[in-house]
Amino acid sequence: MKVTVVGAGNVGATCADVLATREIANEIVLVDIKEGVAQGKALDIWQKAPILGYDSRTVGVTSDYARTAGSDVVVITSGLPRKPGMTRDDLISVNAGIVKSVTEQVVAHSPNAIIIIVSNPLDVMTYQAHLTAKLPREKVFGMAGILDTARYRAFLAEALNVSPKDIQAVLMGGHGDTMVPLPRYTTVGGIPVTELIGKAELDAIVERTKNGGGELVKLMGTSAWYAPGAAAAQMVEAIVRDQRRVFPVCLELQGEYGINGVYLGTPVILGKNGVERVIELQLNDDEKALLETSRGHVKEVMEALDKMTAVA
Ligand SMILES: NC(=O)c1ccc[n+]([C@@H]2O[C@H](COP(=O)([O-])OP(=O)(O)OC[C@H]3O[C@@H](n4cnc5c(N)ncnc54)[C@H](O)[C@@H]3O)[C@@H](O)[C@H]2O)c1
Ligand SMILES: O=C(O)C[C@H](O)C(=O)O
Repeated sequence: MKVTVVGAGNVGATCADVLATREIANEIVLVDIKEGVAQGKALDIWQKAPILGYDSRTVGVTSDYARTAGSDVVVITSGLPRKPGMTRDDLISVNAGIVKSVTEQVVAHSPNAIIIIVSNPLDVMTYQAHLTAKLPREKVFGMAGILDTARYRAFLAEALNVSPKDIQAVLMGGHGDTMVPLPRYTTVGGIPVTELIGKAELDAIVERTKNGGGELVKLMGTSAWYAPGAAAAQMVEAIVRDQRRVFPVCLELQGEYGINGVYLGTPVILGKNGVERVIELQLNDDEKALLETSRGHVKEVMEALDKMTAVA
């Protein structure tokens, strides 16, 4: 299996490192527009192989897409991260152009690849890539839900003093303040979380999760990379190993939840064909209202992108 990761910055390099260390792909190509960055990081990851004992081969190139030809999966992380005081949506004008040009190159060289978008603002960059790639939604989708769910699970594990492995959860909606955590679907070793934690504490964890990206931006001056890189690698693993994992991913809703043509997170089954099935949850009225707010916000940013594209 061959996997390309575009953008060898914090998230892209971490993703490539997890893919190599866990031998998720035989060949990993890192691409970055900055001369030397992808080559250097790929070489460093390869030189770690004898120490940790893996044989996945990592190579780096500067926008030489011929080297990516025939990739089975491509992860797009290229683009600016936000700085303190910015929202993800502030990145739209610069990152839309980057995601568009990268997607064109990716599809030209790997027409059968499954494409995973990571660049922000995630839901609208997934829209941009899907428009550009002209592939079915099952093959072009975005990573955010695994990250947001991981944050929620980590906060809950800390509060309950249990292993994060035993917390199962799902989140929906856009990747931002309007994301829709679903405590009703959260369990701890099979036990509904509401039996183990009070409402006020759970509400505070939900709130912290919604602002989880911003919390890290404030601490570090740039956005997170360890969990995001690992989350993207976990999606790649589900595809290349045909694991049929159930994960929340961002894709174009086509009638699910009564929503059409808006890019939002929902649980899906991920396997060798990409999205094997979209799972439509039966939401209650409160959850539907939260999803509607999220839909409205993402739709607004999609329209902003449409306007920018029309002017350009
Ligand atoms: N979806 C998520 O949950 C999630 C999580 C974390 C970060 N992100 C987003 O991922 C993106 C990358 O974050 P980061 O922290 O790795 O940033 P970074 O600045 O460390 O890395 C981005 C890399 O992209 C490269 N790049 C820019 N234009 C390119 C092009 N045309 N072709 C190839 N490479 C190009 C840059 O040279 C840089 O090395 C940001 O937009 C960030 O907001 C999303
Ligand atoms: O917060 C960001 O800007 C990056 C990413 O979307 C995250 O949630 O960590």
